[in-house]
Parts: sequence; C-alpha cells; structure tokens
Amino acid sequence: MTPSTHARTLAATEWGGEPLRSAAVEVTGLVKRYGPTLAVDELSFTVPRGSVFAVLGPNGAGKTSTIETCEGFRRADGGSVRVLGRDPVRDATELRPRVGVMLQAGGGAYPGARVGEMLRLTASYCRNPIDPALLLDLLGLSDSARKPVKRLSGGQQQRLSLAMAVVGRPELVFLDEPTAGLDPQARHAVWGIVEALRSDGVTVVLSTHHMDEAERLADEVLIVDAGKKVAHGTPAALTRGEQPTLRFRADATLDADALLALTATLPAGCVAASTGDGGYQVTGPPSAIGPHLLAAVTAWCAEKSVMPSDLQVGRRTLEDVFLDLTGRELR
Ligand SMILES: Nc1ncnc2c1ncn2[C@@H]1O[C@H](COP(=O)(O)OP(=O)(O)OP(=O)(O)O)[C@@H](O)[C@H]1O
Repeated sequence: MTPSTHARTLAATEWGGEPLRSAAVEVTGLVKRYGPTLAVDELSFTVPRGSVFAVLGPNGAGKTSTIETCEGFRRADGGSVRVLGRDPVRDATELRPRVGVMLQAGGGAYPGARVGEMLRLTASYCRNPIDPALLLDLLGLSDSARKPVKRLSGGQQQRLSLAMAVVGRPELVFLDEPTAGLDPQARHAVWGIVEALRSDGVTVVLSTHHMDEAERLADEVLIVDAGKKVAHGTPAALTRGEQPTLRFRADATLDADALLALTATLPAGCVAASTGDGGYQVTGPPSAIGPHLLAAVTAWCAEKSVMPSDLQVGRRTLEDVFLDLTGRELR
C-alpha cells in the first residue's frame, strides 16, 4: 500500500478529536538531570496541534529525556511541560487515552502474547479503536498475527509497538526513533502511518537520526545538542541557506593546493573547499552559481583527469544543516 493509500484508509476511519485549542505540547525552560549529568538544559519549544514535529540531535543530546518527560515517564527538574494543556505526570490518567506512546526500540508488548491478541487487547481498552486487523495489514504484520511477540524480529516488534501506540485514535502520538533499524519497506510503511495521522489532524512528535525522514515528514524540526536548542523551524526555512552551493564528489583526493588551483579558474567570488566527508563544494555569489561555474569545474576536472560525480547545484540538505550546527566529530 502506498503512503497516500494509508492516508485515505486511516482517514476513512474517522480519527476524530476535540476542537483544537492550546498547543499540543508546550515545553518551557525544561531542565532534566541525572545526578551530575545535565541532560536537558532550559529547553523551550511549542508543538502546534495537527503538525508533525521532529526532534533531532546527536546521541546523548537529550531527545529521549525530553520526550519521556512529555510522556509523563520522567519528572522535570525545572521548567514546565504541558501536554494537550495538561500536566503529563499529575494528569496522567486523563491523558492516557488521548496520547499514544511508542517507546524507543519498540517494547511495551507482553512477550508471550500473540501479535493479534496483543493489539486486540490494547484496542479493547480504547473507546473508539481503529480496527486492529487494518493496522496489522498497513504495517505488514497480518501474516504474523498468530506469532508470539517474542518470536518477532526487532523491526516487527517495533511495528507492533507503533500499532499499539495509534490503535486508540490518540490526539497526540510520541514516536521515539520509530524507524531505527527498519528495512526500507517498513520505513515507508511507518511514514505512511505518520502521514495518515497528520492528514487526520493528529499531532505527531518524533525523534529520529534520519535527516531524510525529518525532511520528508516534519512540518517543524527542532535540533538539540547537549540539552539545548540549536535550531527550530520548518525544513524549508532551515535548509534555505544564504548561499547556493555546487557540490560534487571526485575519484581522487583534492588537497588544499588542488582546491586553490580549482578556485583560481572559477568565476569571481567563488571558492572551492572540502566538505570534510570526501565531498567538495563551491560557494559564491548567487549570480555566479550557474552554467559557467558548472563548465569551469568540469573543465578543470577534465584537465586534471579527475572524474566528478554526484554533481549538484542547490540548497543545503537538512543533514548539512545538522552537521554544521552540531559538528562532524563523533561523541
Ligand atoms: N537513566 C539515566 N541515568 C543517567 N544518565 C542518563 C539516563 N538517561 C539518559 N542519561 C544521560 O542523559 C543524556 C541524554 O540522554 P538521552 O537518552 O536523553 O539522549 P538522546 O538524545 O535520546 O540520545 P540517543 O540519540 O543516543 O538516543 C546522556 O548523557 C545520557 O547518558
């Protein structure tokens, strides 16, 4: 099934929800500590209702701590969190049927239960659940419906966990790395579910390490690093960049001298540099990034017997923005 078919199929199930009022999630000056570790450092953001909101950040940036505080599983050490206008810890009972939670690496299902039973059981606690058989079908789990949960692969358990998070038609869903470790087919199925949720007015807060996923799904992206906000905006605004760029890869390493020599052949104001990941980029005034620049780069490569590949002119990707803001070194 394609994502748009997912959207139509789930929308046809009349997800519903009460009239939209306050933001879905309001986090103000959130602080979360574990002993001496400051995991979240005065983080503030607002998630509009009906939007898909992606939280990005390097390992240990504080994404899970933030999301689990919003889910009511952890208490804030400072600041405030409001979820659907309520306190996620104090008002947990009221929020439970309104908020779906998919934990990191799946989880939440009884290992001995069968897949279909588990989802039907979860659905039985909900007032107006989605048909469990439909969800199993959308997530490619129909053939595993009679299998015990513990016999599922990691990716299948994750998909079951997503099904359990959404079966009750929540108004808001938290998905912590929903596609980590999934194969491409399963990733697309999950994206289809997220798109279906959005088209039905459900708010989705997800964390991910896949920049393409955030760029494709999210209405807004929050980038955190060391517990602090480093960027927030729509993917389009974050990637707009002030300077257009020409990027390419090469079948030979271009050292500093080679890049200087290349720069000398380029239109005025253009500079060639390494991007640090085996690729190269040429930046310059917008008027210079055009056919003459492309011709100059390929002519220089031809003269030096260097084969350029992946040559593209355009805006930065979300991955470029992420690496620029959070650094390229491993932590
Ligand atoms: N239960 C805990 N006890 C002690 N320290 C913790 C605990 N949970 C998280 N931390 C620490 O808090 C910081 C933030 O962790 P968190 O799991 O929120 O980051 P994350 O952005 O979700 O990381 P990842 O992308 O690796 O999942 C890290 O330094 C981590 O080691």
